[in-house]
Amino acid sequence: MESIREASQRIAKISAHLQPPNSQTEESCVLKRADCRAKRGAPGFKVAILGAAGGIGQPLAMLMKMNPLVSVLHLYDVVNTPGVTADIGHMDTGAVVRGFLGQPQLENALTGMDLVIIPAGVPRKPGMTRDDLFNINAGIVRTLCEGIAKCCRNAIVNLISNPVNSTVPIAAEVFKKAGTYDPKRLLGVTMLDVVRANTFVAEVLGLHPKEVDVPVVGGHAGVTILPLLSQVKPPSSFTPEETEYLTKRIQDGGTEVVQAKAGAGSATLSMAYAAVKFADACLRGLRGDAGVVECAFVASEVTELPFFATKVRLGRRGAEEVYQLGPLNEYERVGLERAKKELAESIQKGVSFIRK
Ligand SMILES: NC(=O)C1=CN([C@@H]2O[C@H](COP(=O)(O)OP(=O)(O)OC[C@H]3O[C@@H](n4cnc5c(N)ncnc54)[C@H](O)[C@@H]3O)[C@@H](O)[C@H]2O)C=CC1
Ligand SMILES: O=C([O-])CC(=O)C(=O)O
Repeated sequence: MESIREASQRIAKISAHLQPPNSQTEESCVLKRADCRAKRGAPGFKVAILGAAGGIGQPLAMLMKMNPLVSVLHLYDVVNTPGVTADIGHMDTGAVVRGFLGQPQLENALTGMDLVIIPAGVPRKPGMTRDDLFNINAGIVRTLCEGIAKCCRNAIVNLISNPVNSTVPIAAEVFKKAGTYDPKRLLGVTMLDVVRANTFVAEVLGLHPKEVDVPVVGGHAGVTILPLLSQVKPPSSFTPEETEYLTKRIQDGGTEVVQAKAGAGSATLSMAYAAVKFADACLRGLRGDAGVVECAFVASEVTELPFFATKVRLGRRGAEEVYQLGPLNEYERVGLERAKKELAESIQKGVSFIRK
């Protein structure tokens, strides 16, 4: 029988040859991952996060690693993915995690993906609008979407990078240019507005946020964020003061966090939570679950604008049905006109960035 000493020498020998399981180190392993007796081909979806080492990317990667619908998780960024990948890769949940660093590895990160989540780009500092991020983030989103068009044209894309009201039209134009555009598969993530609206409305009504459903339509910046308090579930009435307070607080939720962080970025943890809630809904839709409905900023015919956020039904092909606004009260009708004016400019700015 093997003595304890012999056993520990044997284990030390194996450990010395085992490297962290990421794509940068596998070549140098003596015991390659291919030689391990790991279970292969687990059912589930392949998900890539672009911008995975950032403030949103890291907690988002952690939460996606915990999602049982995910079998493979690719983490791409221009910095720090080896560390994030090694760290998250040790979690004893099902998804296999692989890291990809820098532009030369973008194509490998994207090949074969079912869902691509994009939180890459710079965040706001106090005093900035989301539109102030356009100059840097527009180019980042363009490059990443060119990669998607080339390597995983059928993937569902969840776009988080701001300004969402312009980055979604940018992505659409990139895909059109590449001949791969499917409007159903491109979704701007406005879930954080819904998460905030549910929280703040629940506070006012004295309910648990899980019991509350607030549709938030329009876009994802200031007055373009339009909560429809007249359609809150459970049916509720609000005084004019409550309506004004809730609408403003939901519209300014992002700025509230930017100011509280005082130069250290914008919402990351609540955004990662919201992104996972939305990604999970997309994956349930892909799986064929019935009745998966969430708000998102998508190609739309609900208004005269080419993109608009409303409730959408998520299915195997993405946003399979885009729901109408439903009846609005006078306060919401005025808000809608203001939202559409700003949205039209932001959409046009995104379109012109690619067409110019
Ligand atoms: N849609 C929404 O509701 C929200 C959107 N955001 C937006 O999400 C974006 C990211 O925010 P944070 O994670 O806080 O920023 P961050 O600066 O902490 O992280 C961004 C990450 O993107 C990476 N990155 C930069 N260029 C890249 C490229 N070409 N390819 C891949 N990765 C690249 C950076 O290296 C960094 O790790 C910002 O634009 C922010 O405004 C933030 C909160 C809510
Ligand atoms: O406010 C920002 O810059 C980030 C964001 O989009 C949000 O928190 O809603």
